[in-house]
Amino acid sequence: MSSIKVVSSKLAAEIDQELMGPQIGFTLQQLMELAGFSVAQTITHEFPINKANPNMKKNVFIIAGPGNNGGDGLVCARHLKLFGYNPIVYYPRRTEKQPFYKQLISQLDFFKVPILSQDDSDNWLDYLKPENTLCIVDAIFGFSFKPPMREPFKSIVDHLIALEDKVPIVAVDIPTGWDVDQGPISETFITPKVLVSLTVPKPCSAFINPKLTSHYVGGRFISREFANKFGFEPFDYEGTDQVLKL
Ligand SMILES: NC(=O)C1=CN([C@@H]2O[C@H](COP(=O)(O)OP(=O)(O)OC[C@H]3O[C@@H](n4cnc5c(N)ncnc54)[C@H](OP(=O)(O)O)[C@@H]3O)[C@@H](O)[C@H]2O)[C@@H](O)CC1
Ligand SMILES: [K+]
Repeated sequence: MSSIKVVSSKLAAEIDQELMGPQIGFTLQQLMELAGFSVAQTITHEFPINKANPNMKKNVFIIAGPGNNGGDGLVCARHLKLFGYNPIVYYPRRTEKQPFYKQLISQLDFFKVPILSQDDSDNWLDYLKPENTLCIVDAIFGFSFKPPMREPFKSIVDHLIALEDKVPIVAVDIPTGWDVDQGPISETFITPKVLVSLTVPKPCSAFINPKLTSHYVGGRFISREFANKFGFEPFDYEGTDQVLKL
């Protein structure tokens, strides 16, 4: 794992600031769209739809947290639907921080993607039966998580930990509960089967066990010059792919 380029959380924050700063001018929506698309594409690589098997499981259960990691999950759900999966979103704490989150929800409604809310806190697990679920997308917390984990997320993550051996979890950017620099140091954390690091892996990715977790990088939105300025080489994406398995 040591050969994989990583950047510290501080540098990652500087990269984001500059990408969305006045000179480059990306918007958060643009980056989130590419991030969510990358996660959906990773799922097509790891869990491809087998058209020859009409009985294959196609449910993907996406848990979206209150911040931008959750937003990546909402975008991912829309693309999964377009790719032929049956996404189901659990979004227990909706945010008003960014007006475009409402639009992401409207788009999911438009594509008839079911969205469970806080009102489903007693029955959400009914939609996450291992016999029907191909994988879970952990879009709960990313690089701004600060332990200890508060409710309702603590209980949700405890349930996911109990399911880890039965349904593979795909973690968006940072496995939920991990410290961005120090990895799984808190008492409640997910061990994913797949990690999709966005833009560039953060130091916590050095703590994944490659025998248990496949590691992808996605969020293909930087140039070689920009990567070099921050001390790393860009990733060698194939063709039009938005993700690269490391
Ligand atoms: N280039 C980019 O920037 C891009 C970044 N992207 C994505 O954004 C992610 C980072 O997003 P982010 O900064 O919004 O934070 P995130 O990790 O989702 O969580 C913040 C929320 O969690 C909450 N919360 C925190 N600790 C908690 C606790 N212990 N228990 C309970 N709640 C807790 C906190 O609540 P608060 O403390 O504010 O009340 C807040 O609501 C990043 O990993 C990547 O996936 C992409 O979209 C594309 C472009
Ligand atoms: K996550």
